[in-house]
Amino acid sequence: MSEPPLRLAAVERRYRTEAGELPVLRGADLTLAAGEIVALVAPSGTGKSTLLHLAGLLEKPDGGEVYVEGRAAGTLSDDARTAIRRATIGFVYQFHHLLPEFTAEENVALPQLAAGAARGAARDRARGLLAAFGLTGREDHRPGKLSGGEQQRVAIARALANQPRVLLADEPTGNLDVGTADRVFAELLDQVRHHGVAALIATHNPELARRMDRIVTLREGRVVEG
Ligand SMILES: Nc1ncnc2c1ncn2[C@@H]1O[C@H](COP(=O)(O)OP(=O)(O)OP(=O)(O)O)[C@@H](O)[C@H]1O
Repeated sequence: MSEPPLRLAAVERRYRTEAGELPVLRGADLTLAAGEIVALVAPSGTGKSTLLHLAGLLEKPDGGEVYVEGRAAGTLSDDARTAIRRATIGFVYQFHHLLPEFTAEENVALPQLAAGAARGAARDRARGLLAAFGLTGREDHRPGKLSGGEQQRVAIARALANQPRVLLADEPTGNLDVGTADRVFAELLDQVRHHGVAALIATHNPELARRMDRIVTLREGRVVEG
């Protein structure tokens, strides 16, 4: 059997604060199967962002291991981790973090160029993804000329640009009004399913969570079924 795209095994993370050590994750286990979409729903401050950062190889755990397609991230050099992150993982944040001086199309093309794609291929894929999010005709707009919902659609298209195996999203529609959030979220799920990407999506919205394959939560630093 092939390895799951993402597996967290007994992951620990503590922060050093003035009041002493704050243990946030205390042996968190989580496996994402290929194409599986998992909602992470937990109260504020329980470690959702921390878990996503560790899963995305943006931070290193204090204990345990993160496996990406079966490779133990802790055994890799920083360069190898970065290469795996770029090739395998897409991120969407609550705020779009698009580059303001680049157009929508360029924002989606840039990660592909950074990963070695040819210019024409990167442009074609960017245009295709933007079209899938209803943004045909907006390709040459800079983020400042797009609505909040459109900006977030571009950010999701960018996260899918390198054909990741895993999408990690932290409140991806948390900054949008309810109606827009609903539409953008539905498009996100459609595209994630269409591309067969496994996803871990943190949300405070139980209704959005119910549209995913499985719900997990964090309890005392561990992942439990929600
Ligand atoms: N760099 C850091 N240094 C110290 N403490 C931190 C750091 N990052 C996070 N924390 C603390 O760790 C805990 C978990 O934070 P985290 O951001 O992962 O929670 P969260 O569940 O994503 O919260 P929210 O839903 O409010 O975004 C919080 O108590 C937070 O204050």
